[in-house]
Amino acid sequence: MTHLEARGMVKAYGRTPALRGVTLDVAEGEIVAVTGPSGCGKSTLLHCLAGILRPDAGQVTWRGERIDTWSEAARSRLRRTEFGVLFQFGQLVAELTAAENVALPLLLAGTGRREARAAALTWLERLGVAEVADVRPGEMSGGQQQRCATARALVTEPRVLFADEPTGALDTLTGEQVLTQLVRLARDQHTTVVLITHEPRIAAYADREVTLRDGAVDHSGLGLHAPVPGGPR
Ligand SMILES: Nc1ncnc2c1ncn2[C@@H]1O[C@H](COP(=O)(O)OP(=O)(O)OP(=O)(O)O)[C@@H](O)[C@H]1O
Repeated sequence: MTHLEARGMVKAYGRTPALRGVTLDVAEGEIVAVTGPSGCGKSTLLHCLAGILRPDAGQVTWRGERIDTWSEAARSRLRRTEFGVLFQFGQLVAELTAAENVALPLLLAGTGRREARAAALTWLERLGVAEVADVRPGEMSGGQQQRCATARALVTEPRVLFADEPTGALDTLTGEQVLTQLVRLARDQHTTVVLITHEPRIAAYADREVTLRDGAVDHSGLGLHAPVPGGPR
């Protein structure tokens, strides 16, 4: 069932066009990789789908409701509850420990301290970084930081996870390990994932690849990656 859809989405920054009419349907539980050359509009697409940016024209529908017309407050509430967002650099709060960082979205949503910490520890464990629970980001490796950021993005058990090059700052092996965990946990929870990546190998973890070119979906079928039988999926 389609639960997230964009219709004719157009977005420009001043005179620079970023999206020129993107139409995209994402089914519940689907893992979609968005690929394409630098500057083709991937981040803008993700930001519009996640309600961070509002498109200039077109519409974004979430479970049958138009969300692009919602107020900033309503869209940001959606991002605290049903949507999760993960960026290339995890953007952990430097002053907080891993467990405190992961607990933060729950505390903001009104969960009690004890319960939020317990959930944070469970998610750090699931991401294989329980040992850094009481460590601050400055004393963690890049991979540990990104695993914590992934735990923080998933701790609210979002319906959709938007990930913008989540492993782009990691070495290939670590990036692949983090991504394998992210995809496994998303599949376990039936979380939909929209994942931006430059790397064909990473796109291979997705159910489907959508390639953008010059702000539009490329239907030529010449994506970066063609599914390989027995590949990493
Ligand atoms: N805040 C901004 N102000 C002005 N122009 C912008 C802004 N953000 C993006 N752009 C422009 O919009 C276009 C699409 O950018 P976007 O970041 O969405 O592409 P991308 O495919 O994610 O790129 P990359 O792979 O390099 O991150 C580019 O031409 C970019 O220069």
